[in-house]
Amino acid sequence: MTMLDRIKILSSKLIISQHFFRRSCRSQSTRRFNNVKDEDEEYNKVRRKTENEEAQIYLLKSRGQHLLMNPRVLNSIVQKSNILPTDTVLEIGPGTGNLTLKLLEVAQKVIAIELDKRMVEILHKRVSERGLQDRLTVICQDALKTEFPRFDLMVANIPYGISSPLVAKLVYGKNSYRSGTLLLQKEFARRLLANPGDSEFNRLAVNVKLVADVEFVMNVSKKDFLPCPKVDSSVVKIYPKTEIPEVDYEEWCAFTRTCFTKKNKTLGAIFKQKRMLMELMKLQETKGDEENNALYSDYHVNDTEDEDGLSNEDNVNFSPDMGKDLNLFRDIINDILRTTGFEDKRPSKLSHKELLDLLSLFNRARIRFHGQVNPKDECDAELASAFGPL
Ligand SMILES: C[S@@+](CC[C@H](N)C(=O)[O-])C[C@H]1O[C@@H](n2cnc3c(N)ncnc32)[C@H](O)[C@@H]1O
Repeated sequence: MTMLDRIKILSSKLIISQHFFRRSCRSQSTRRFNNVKDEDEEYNKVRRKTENEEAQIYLLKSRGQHLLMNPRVLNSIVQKSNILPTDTVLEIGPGTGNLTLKLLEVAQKVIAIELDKRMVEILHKRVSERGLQDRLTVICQDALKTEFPRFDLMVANIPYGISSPLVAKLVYGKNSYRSGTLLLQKEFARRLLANPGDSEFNRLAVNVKLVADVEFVMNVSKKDFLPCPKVDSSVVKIYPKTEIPEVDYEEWCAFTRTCFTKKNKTLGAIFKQKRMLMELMKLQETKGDEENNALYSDYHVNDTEDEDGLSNEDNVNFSPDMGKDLNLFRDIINDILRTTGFEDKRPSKLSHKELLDLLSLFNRARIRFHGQVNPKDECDAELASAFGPL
């Protein structure tokens, strides 16, 4: 064995032992933080050092408090966000400020919305120590219940529990914005990135991509967070579309909710489900305008027709009169689907254009879709709630 070979073997042993040393350190710290049950009140106790102080705080799983620790990842997020020196950046959930401090290095102003007062205290302290306090505004509130201020970019490592409504609030909100760079749970990011025809194409993607483009930026390992979460993450970038179709967003979300209840079934089968048809029919009645009276007049149906055409998966009971109306309603919908070639198509394979065409065909037959918006929700959260659980 030559001297060179010996050196090679020795150095590879060194690398392996370093690797195991690091892994064992990591798994010790991970064990320290994962060794608790998932209950909200249980917490992980984290001692984290800032430059001048040792802050001791309890990180709450219920608030998604997983701090991003890896400076390389933090720098990449900032760099990929393409922040201009004149930009106001909106950060959701700044936590103790790991990302905020990096954002303040490049942006003119950072507005951070953080729910947890303890985090806000630490954040203020760290930012003041660097003399950057004049460029930071902190809003200590729930980001879903707060009206967003004007901003150019959103950059955030968000609590994963509010991903859906937050993305909805960004893309359907009143604010115009240049882009949103968000660190999300990897699974969620994949669903957001899915396209028609992909097995993962879903209501989240169809709703977001009506008004925005979504781009994959990078994956982030769970080991880069403290405490280490159970899932990996991905960064995505969201851009508002320059041309947005003219559609009532609330109706669009309600329509896609109906179509994507069983996204791999054909539309013919979806619009045969008795419960769904009944709810949709009731919705037309409660609208109670003259338009809806015309709904039935354009169509002639056989009153004696039975219910065989309906799939009664939910075992719904209804009176003979309701049954008659329901048959009529189903026939109108079936006619639309059959004559336009949509009957055998599956929602998960339809483009936005096709879905918009189908909605306008329904609307032309005076069939409208509307979400049930919780009146308790703030005005801004209406669209978020119209998205429903995604
Ligand atoms: C995943 S941590 C991110 C912390 C920090 N940005 C980082 O990268 O280290 C999420 C933060 O969002 C905060 N948070 C949770 N729910 C929130 C809400 N509804 N509105 C605003 N902030 C929230 C948590 O308190 C926590 O500080």
